[in-house]
Amino acid sequence: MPAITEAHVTDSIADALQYVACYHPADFIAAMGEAYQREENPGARNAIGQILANSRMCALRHRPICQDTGIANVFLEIGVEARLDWKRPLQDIVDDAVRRAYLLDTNPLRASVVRNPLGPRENTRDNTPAMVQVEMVAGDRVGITVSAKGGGSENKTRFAVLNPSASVADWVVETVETLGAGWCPPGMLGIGVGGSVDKAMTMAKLSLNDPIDIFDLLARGPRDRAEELRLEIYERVNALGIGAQGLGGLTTVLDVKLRHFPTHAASLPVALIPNCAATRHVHFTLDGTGPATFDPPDLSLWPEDTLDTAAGSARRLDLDVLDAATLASLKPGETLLLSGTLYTGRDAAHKRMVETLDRGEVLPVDLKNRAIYYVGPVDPVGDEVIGPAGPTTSTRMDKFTRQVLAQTGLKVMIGKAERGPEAIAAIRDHGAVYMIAVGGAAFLVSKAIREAEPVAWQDLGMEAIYRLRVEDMPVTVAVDTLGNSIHETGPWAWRRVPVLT
Ligand SMILES: O=C(O)C[C@H](O)C(=O)O
Repeated sequence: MPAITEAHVTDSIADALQYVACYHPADFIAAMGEAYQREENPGARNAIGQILANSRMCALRHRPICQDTGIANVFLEIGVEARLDWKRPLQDIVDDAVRRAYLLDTNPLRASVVRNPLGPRENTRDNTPAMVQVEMVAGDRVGITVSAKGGGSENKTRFAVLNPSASVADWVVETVETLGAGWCPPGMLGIGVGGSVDKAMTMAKLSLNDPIDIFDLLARGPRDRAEELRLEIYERVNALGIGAQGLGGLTTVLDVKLRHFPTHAASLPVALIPNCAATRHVHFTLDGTGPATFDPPDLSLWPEDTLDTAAGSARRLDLDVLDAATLASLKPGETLLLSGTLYTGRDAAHKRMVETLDRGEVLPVDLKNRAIYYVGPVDPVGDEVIGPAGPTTSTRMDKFTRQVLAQTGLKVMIGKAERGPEAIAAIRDHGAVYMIAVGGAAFLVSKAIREAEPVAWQDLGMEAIYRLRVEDMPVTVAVDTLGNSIHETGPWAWRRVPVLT
């Protein structure tokens, strides 16, 4: 048995990270295609159609599916009889791979990791460190699973230690209802039941790498309690009507994965981790003969023509002329094509904006009667003006919204997912409008961006403020000037009684 070298590990993980950034797994494409065919809410169907079209474009052009190219999660199953020719700490070996993958000049991925979560949160600029987990298993090989997990779905992780007599399904369904759409449904739910607190979380995370097989399970019926639970949760969560991007619809989850482990008699730990529309993972085995290789999937896997053909006739909005009457005429659920000037600004820029305003200073950009896009793009390559540039979760900006609207005169915000009551009240009070672009359609969205120029705070990396010029950027009105929200009305309209088998 030849030795497995550091280079085998580094080369394989670097290639795997590039691969998953651009290619959805085949089972995921098939499940999303099913959801597209089934969906009856036109808004949700349009969103799923954009996700599929984006996925196909990324496979064709070898560009990232989502601007959030994730944190690298690397799970190694090391055979106790494997010959390892490794001298350095495993973390260093894996981080070399991450650095190489994320800084690849022909397809750079977005560096999203910040160094000190308690401190100034400066970007490490190469997406290191990776999250590395090791299990020693039987055998003489090394199995490696690489996943790139986005922040929006990871943020919706929940954990509880339930009373042993409580219902896991009830807790999951009630919890998913509180998550909103920041995790970019439709996606998957990973659930870990039992073990210890940390074991439950690891099981939930690992289960997201299991293949989507809910339709097989539905067809053959459950064989054990875990499969019964998967089916119950799948039916009940989809019956909540949350739908794609929280717009209301038939499919919220494509599958529910569940792992379980013996636990303490006093405890019932349950971890819940959603995976977003940018589900990215791959598994490979090293046996000492060389690094793993990854073949691009066949393009026939993707359905064609999933973009709404009527979208071109949607109402057009000129972002350079945002007057009160036009804004007041926009209604939740309406689709728009935006053209004109947009400023970018997300978490770090908002924090800095309010700190600047609090000091009585002037912002480096004039937002009066302007629109802001909550985005942190990927760097461009070749003749691109910007890399994939989908929306980030707007809810995180809620705490800044009233002050920014009041002190800058900003009128339009574009992001993804619902706004909370505090932000909706501020939107109403200032006659502003909130719109959503499709989370998970980042490369598609970026094609509407014709110019991109950094204008402030470039030290924030992908969180810097850019001035964009967009042409026909597709969005949906989510909160109107009266404070009506599609994320409240949509899911209620599509809620139904679950059909349990
Ligand atoms: O960081 C981003 O660009 C998006 C983030 O993953 C989110 O979903 O909020």
